[in-house]
Amino acid sequence: MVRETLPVMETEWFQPFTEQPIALLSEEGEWIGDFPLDLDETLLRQLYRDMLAVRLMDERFTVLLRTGKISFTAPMAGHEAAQVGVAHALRRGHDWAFPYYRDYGLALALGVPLVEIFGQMIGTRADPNKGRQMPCHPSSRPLNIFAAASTVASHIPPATGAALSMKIQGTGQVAVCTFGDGATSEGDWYAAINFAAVQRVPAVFVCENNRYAISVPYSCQTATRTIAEKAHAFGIPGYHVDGMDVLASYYVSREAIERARAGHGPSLVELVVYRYGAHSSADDDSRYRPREEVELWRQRDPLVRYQRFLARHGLWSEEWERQLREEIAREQAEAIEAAERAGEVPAEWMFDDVYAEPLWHLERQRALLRAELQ
Ligand SMILES: Cc1ncc(C[n+]2csc(CCOP(=O)(O)OP(=O)(O)O)c2C)c(N)n1
Ligand SMILES: [Mg+2]
Repeated sequence: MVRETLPVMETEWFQPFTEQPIALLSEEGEWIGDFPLDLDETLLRQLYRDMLAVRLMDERFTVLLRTGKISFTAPMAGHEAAQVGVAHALRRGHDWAFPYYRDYGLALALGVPLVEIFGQMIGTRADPNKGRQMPCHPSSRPLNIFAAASTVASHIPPATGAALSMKIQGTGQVAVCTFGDGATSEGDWYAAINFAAVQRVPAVFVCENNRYAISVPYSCQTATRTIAEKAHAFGIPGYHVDGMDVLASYYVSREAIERARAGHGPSLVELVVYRYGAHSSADDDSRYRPREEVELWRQRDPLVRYQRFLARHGLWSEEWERQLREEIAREQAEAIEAAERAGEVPAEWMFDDVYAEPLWHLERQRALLRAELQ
């Protein structure tokens, strides 16, 4: 279940620019927030189900890769709490999401059908992108998910532009844009957030800070201690958040989104996470990350912490976990089958939708390709 309406905050609970990341759950899963937890049991459970589905989907992607069914994957394990928290904080199908290539967890929690996800990964007719994108590039027209691009930070100016349009037209929507720590060194990042701040547009900029941009560590990326403090330069709030804590990700994003919706302008939310896998299937992370570091972060697994929280509230049991795993595994297996059954994408689709009017040289190439493949 995803909430379609969210209450507008009457008070602001979170301080920007905190030294320590904002957390609402201790490592042992105790609620440590200083405000009342106002989520119902259905949503509390759904957050866990989505995180588990993302973790299992990540594993599936690896299996599909190893069996030669997909050509590429960008692992998301470790980012689940961040992506699922943000997805539930926005109004699905009303607000817009501007994701990047590591955000299939965000797409899943926003409700992109599994068959479309696997169709996009494999590149079959089940893919609304018609098989023309690299795997791991989510999008959805009905759910207002802007098509992810590989070019780091290139989707951030369009998010600001969309938010400006929302403001001018008074649509009551918010544009939520996610990206990695590496993206914060791009000129597009500064230009987009600066303009958003000047125009006070309804946008939220969310950094999934996993402390690496492929092999470039955080210390080589920026001299600031946090990403959040860069918001000072734009004159907007910057929240430093424990992104391994799904409730902190959810509540801080929700506040930032509702603040934007209420006309108070954009904010920057830094979700501190860790990617457990390599940067992508084309990367060997053992060449630049000590195994002990990965192990240390594995001790802080976002699913385990949240499971402890649910168990304390009588909302988790081993039996439920077993059922969930079975259900999710079955749903994903069926979706893969359906995506494959949809059939291969015809190669000549690559010429469609590029220009409004067909161009003579592309039509010639289409004919050549057709003849070649016959
Ligand atoms: C403009 C641009 N430069 C370089 C690349 C190559 N590249 C792809 S992903 C990536 C790292 C991005 O890291 P980050 O923003 O931290 O996101 P993460 O992958 O860690 O989630 C780079 C350098 C690119 N795709 N686009
Ligand atoms: Mg990164």
